Amino acid sequence: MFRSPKPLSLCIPRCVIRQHFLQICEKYTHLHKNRIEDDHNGKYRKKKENHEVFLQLHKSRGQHLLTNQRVLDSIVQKSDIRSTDTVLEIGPGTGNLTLKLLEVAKHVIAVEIDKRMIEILNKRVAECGFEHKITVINKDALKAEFSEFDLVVANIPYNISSPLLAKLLFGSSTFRSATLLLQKEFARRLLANPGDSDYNRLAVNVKLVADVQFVMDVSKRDFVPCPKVDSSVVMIFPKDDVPYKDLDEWGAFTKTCFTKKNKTLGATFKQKKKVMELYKLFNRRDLSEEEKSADGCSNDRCNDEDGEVKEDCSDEEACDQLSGLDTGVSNFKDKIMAVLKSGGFDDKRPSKLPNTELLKLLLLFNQAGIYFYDQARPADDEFLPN
Ligand SMILES: C[S@@+](CC[C@H](N)C(=O)[O-])C[C@H]1O[C@@H](n2cnc3c(N)ncnc32)[C@H](O)[C@@H]1O
Repeated sequence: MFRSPKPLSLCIPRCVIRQHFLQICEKYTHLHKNRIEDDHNGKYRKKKENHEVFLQLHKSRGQHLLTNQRVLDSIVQKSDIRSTDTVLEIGPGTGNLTLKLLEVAKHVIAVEIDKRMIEILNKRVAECGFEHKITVINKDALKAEFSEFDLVVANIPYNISSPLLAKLLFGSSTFRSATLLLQKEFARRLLANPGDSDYNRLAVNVKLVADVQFVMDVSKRDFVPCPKVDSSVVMIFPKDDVPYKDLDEWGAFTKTCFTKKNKTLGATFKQKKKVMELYKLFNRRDLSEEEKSADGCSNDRCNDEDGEVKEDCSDEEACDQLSGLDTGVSNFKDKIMAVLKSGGFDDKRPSKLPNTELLKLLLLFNQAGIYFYDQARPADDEFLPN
């Protein structure tokens, strides 16, 4: 018998829940011996003759299973899978999408963190006779090494969207495209263009290395259990030719620009703290003394006897005083402003600038010996913000 708990019954008709679990069970158990119940708190209970097995879906692991067959078919169809392709699927869960991928792909690599899911997945795959076409890896996808693959197709756990995207796009893998089911709001931010209210550093950083296309929206009612948010499918196509290769430098630059994305760049780069930060980096960089003095930016005040920049220079109050006294700092600030003016960027706002313009500005800075990435610090682990 079905007892639908309140939260579920609000969004999924009982028959959908029943249908989904019947689908799973049809594939790997003797349905006539089983009864399936859903319980409170997202617990799904499969009663066998003399014992019970619980499958509790963990929200913390993003365990929302996609059950709408039409949506699953569309995802597979839009992914443009060739019969020679190896497909990487992150988070196969109980295999709803996996089985469809196995029908069309040459091979599927499925990376799943939850052993219980893998148990069900393996049974369903075996039942369909696809064992020879799948490699199942029981690991955290963020830590697993991926062997070669042609495409990614996945309904991923939403809580790892950013780091997973970063791993796929900025790691060593090469692939044709990634078709991903994402939280709708995250997908919108990924797709945002200059001038859109949700245009942001995530979109800017991803668009440096890939093109992103909207595929379709998916209702929360198409999942079991029903999540709080709607979803969207996007396709991401890595670019063959990335226009700026130093990703750490690009990431540090866009972080500076988008901290206050609606401020003019002139205002952002006039901030004393920012000037001092860049000045320190400028001094640490491997510029010849002639180059520095030609710029009028040699710094006696901020450097100690060993030529190291004094730590207290990062303190805004100290920098206030310094900027009044130190011609090196003040010349450096003028140098920044001159770069901005030379490209007509001083009164522009990052929220309205496409990547081509941001890239132009970064190249102008670099040509002037101004860099953003501090090699002495660990790389920004939020290269793709949530
Ligand atoms: C949204 S569900 C998708 C399940 C299935 N693909 C579907 O569409 O029905 C996400 C799956 O990813 C798994 N998962 C969560 N975190 C993971 C991680 N870090 N690495 C690999 N799999 C993970 C969950 O256990 C769950 O099975």
